[in-house]
Amino acid sequence: MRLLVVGAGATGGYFGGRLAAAGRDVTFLIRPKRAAEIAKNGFVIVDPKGETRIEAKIVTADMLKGSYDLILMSVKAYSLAAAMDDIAPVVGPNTLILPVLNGLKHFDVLAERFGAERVIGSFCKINARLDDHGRIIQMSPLHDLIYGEYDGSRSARIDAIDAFFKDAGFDARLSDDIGRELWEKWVLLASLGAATCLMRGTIGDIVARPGGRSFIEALLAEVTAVATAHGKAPDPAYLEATRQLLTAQGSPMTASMYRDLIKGLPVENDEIIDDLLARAASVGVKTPYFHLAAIHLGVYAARRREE
Ligand SMILES: NC(=O)C1=CN([C@@H]2O[C@H](COP(=O)(O)OP(=O)(O)OC[C@H]3O[C@@H](n4cnc5c(N)ncnc54)[C@H](OP(=O)(O)O)[C@@H]3O)[C@@H](O)[C@H]2O)C=CC1
Ligand SMILES: CC(C)(CO)C(=O)C(=O)O
Repeated sequence: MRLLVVGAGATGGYFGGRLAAAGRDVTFLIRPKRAAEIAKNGFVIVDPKGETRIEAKIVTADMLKGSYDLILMSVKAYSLAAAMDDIAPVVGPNTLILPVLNGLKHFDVLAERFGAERVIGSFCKINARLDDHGRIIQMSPLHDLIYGEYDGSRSARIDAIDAFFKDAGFDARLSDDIGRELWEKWVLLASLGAATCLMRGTIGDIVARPGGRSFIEALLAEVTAVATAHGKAPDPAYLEATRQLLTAQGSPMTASMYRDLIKGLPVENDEIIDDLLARAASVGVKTPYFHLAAIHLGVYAARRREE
């Protein structure tokens, strides 16, 4: 299987880098600035145990040729339109696309452009970032990649993807209910993103304040109600584990959206929060705390664009 990873940032660089290190056929599509950074500093993953240098096959859009069996889409939502233009020439009749972006909106965007039949349900769980040298930093042991056919079937193509991802140095898992699991991930991410961005601190910072814990629990209740109204109620055990994760005393956990926010970078508020509000409104569920987060992040995004 030939894999094209679009973007060698925190997620694409991590999962694609591990696959390359495990001997899989991986090519990274990157842009000139990132190519220059990698040429200077190497392609490096730093995890809690140490540093791994990756021998990576790298191309820029003008060098793309042939077609790939699988494309791992790992750009931020606001880069998706341009990235789709870049990959279009190498999407062949049998190419599958597996995105790890947060939220759900990108599935419709990819399906509209390339056809729903080739977009695989998938998401990742990781706390990763690039440092000032462009090294990929895995900030916690979490490194999960989850994927599956929407109808839960064990097709030959999903088995081939599963075999390609398994035993490559991260936790790869085939889901038989990816639609529900995508909502579960959103339950976690939206609550974490709204809480840490609104309060500008870690989970530990928030729960240390009077009312902090109940604020997080209120967010969790709102997004759970939305998921449930869409027929994707989170599994009770998952929900309880998420509640514990998001209310753990002293936890340094933050959302990737918060890390972008405090650096003054663009944020995916449209996909992570605004889209949730739209889906809440469509089923008549009230989400006042998420509304607050939407205003807060909307003001940030608008000011950022103006400045
Ligand atoms: N970081 C994390 O811990 C997690 C992130 N996610 C989600 O994963 C998605 C990706 O996030 P993340 O990896 O953190 O983002 P990063 O910003 O770290 O990486 C995205 C990369 O995509 C590159 N890129 C953008 N457009 C193109 C293009 N047309 N061609 C080639 N490369 C391109 C960017 O390169 P350039 O330098 O050229 O701009 C950048 O290196 C997001 O939706 C995020 O919410 C999900 C779970 C955890
Ligand atoms: C919820 C979490 C931390 C797990 O991957 C995440 O997706 C993010 O920070 O963007």
